[in-house]
Amino acid sequence: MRGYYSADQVRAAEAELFRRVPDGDPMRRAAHGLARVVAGELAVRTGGVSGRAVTLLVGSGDNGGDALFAGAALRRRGVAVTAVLLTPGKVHRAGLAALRRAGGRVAAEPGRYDLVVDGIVGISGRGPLRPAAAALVAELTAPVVAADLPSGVDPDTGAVTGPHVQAAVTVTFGAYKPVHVLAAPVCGRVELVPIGLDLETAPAPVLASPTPAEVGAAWPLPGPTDDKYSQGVTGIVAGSSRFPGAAVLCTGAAVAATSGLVRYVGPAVGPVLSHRPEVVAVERLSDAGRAQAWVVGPGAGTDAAAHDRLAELLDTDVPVLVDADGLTVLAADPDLLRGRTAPTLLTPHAGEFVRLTGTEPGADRVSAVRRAADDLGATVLLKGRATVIAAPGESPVLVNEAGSSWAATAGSGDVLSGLVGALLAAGIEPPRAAAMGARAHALAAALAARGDGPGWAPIGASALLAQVPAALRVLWQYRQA
Ligand SMILES: NC(=O)C1=CN([C@@H]2O[C@H](COP(=O)(O)OP(=O)(O)OC[C@H]3O[C@@H](n4cnc5c(N)ncnc54)[C@H](O)[C@@H]3O)[C@@H](O)[C@H]2O)[C@@H](O)CC1
Ligand SMILES: [K+]
Repeated sequence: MRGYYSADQVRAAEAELFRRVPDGDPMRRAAHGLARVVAGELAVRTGGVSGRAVTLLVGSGDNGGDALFAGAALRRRGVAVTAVLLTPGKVHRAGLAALRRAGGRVAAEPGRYDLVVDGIVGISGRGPLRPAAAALVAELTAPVVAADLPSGVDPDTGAVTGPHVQAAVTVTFGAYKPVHVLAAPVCGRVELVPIGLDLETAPAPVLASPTPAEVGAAWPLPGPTDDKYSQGVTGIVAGSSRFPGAAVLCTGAAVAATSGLVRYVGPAVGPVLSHRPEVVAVERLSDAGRAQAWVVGPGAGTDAAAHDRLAELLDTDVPVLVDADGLTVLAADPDLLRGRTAPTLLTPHAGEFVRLTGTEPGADRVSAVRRAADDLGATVLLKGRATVIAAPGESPVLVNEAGSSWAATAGSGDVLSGLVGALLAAGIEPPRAAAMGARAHALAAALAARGDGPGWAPIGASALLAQVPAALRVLWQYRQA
């Protein structure tokens, strides 16, 4: 797992570090790491380092100190460095002295530059950029390397509520923080510079992502003694005469995800079988046979019959994933979850989340999902560029950053629920199944958009589904690596 640590957790780990190492040592390491990344960016982007120009945007705290010490290190490599002090009366003194000693200059305007270092605020930053910084940032004409995090973005929630820095690269010090995954598109490439923090003995991170290698290693593959039943039977209740496509996509994903058997229940038997003849498809739940997990809801309608089917399945002792129309039914009758002891996984998008909980996910999506999971007594997966997954009372919350937005297309959620449903049927716990499914889904979307040639093109959910095997092969390669 890659862990993401809150600002408070990082401060606590820093306090412990200060007791072990000489004064100023952590900042020196941070600044040297930052200077190394900036020099690398200069080399890649301009073909050299010496003779190039960098502007530092310097705020009032230690984040400004990082930028100033990094500026001094860059001066020693022949870079022309200009510092713009946003609060000249309050600046990291030792950092400013070091920059001056190295021949850096202080100016009111950025001047000429090839690259910008954002040292406005770090983990103590709150809210958007203030007007003076916002005006400067709006006029920038070169890429920005952010120290620790892009200023103006909330460190713990990744919320962007106003003017902020858009970074090409973010150099984080000591640990990844929630901003780096929740606002990944604003951070650009993220590089971690170790500063000696002891995270092994620190409390669990607030957020975590399974790595591709972990997803690959945990993905269920048929073993020497397996048969179609032993790998888990996935049951799918989806589709309607109006929305047969949801049934086709959801069952298709379950078939692609694992080698177990897939059962389908609903009115779209014909379309399902014409796309996936291997599915055992029936119209009525009473004819369906047993499954080790059920997916209920994609395109399945919200009428009384849909309610009764959901009620019957939630009354069983197998894991149930409720999605789409199933969530609308559940929102209208939350008592359906009462008394249930088997695992339940709810997979809302933002609108369904509002229906279920009565509140918007808001700027702090992680806290919102954690609350929803506790209140509903179910694992909740909130869809988005960063998919957030919380199980009741469990830490850390899991997150999957898709790395692209190609999956933002109609029917893509039906594919996700089929994938995750098959993992539940294989016996994987809901939060991990959700995170694994989200990772494979995002990868399949990117592979579909990439195609065989150069460039990218928009995709539909069918194209995403078609790339699920390729995505699983990529994850399998990580498992071997
Ligand atoms: N403590 C240490 O030893 C280390 C600290 N490091 C750096 O120190 C940073 C934290 O430094 P600080 O705690 O001094 O604080 P910051 O530099 O993050 O912020 C400075 C101050 O800016 C003000 N501020 C808050 N929001 C603002 C906004 N929206 N616009 C303008 N000003 C705002 C606040 O008064 C805040 O205290 C880390 O992010 C990291 O960059 C690194 O050098 C690693 C080692
Ligand atoms: K910053």
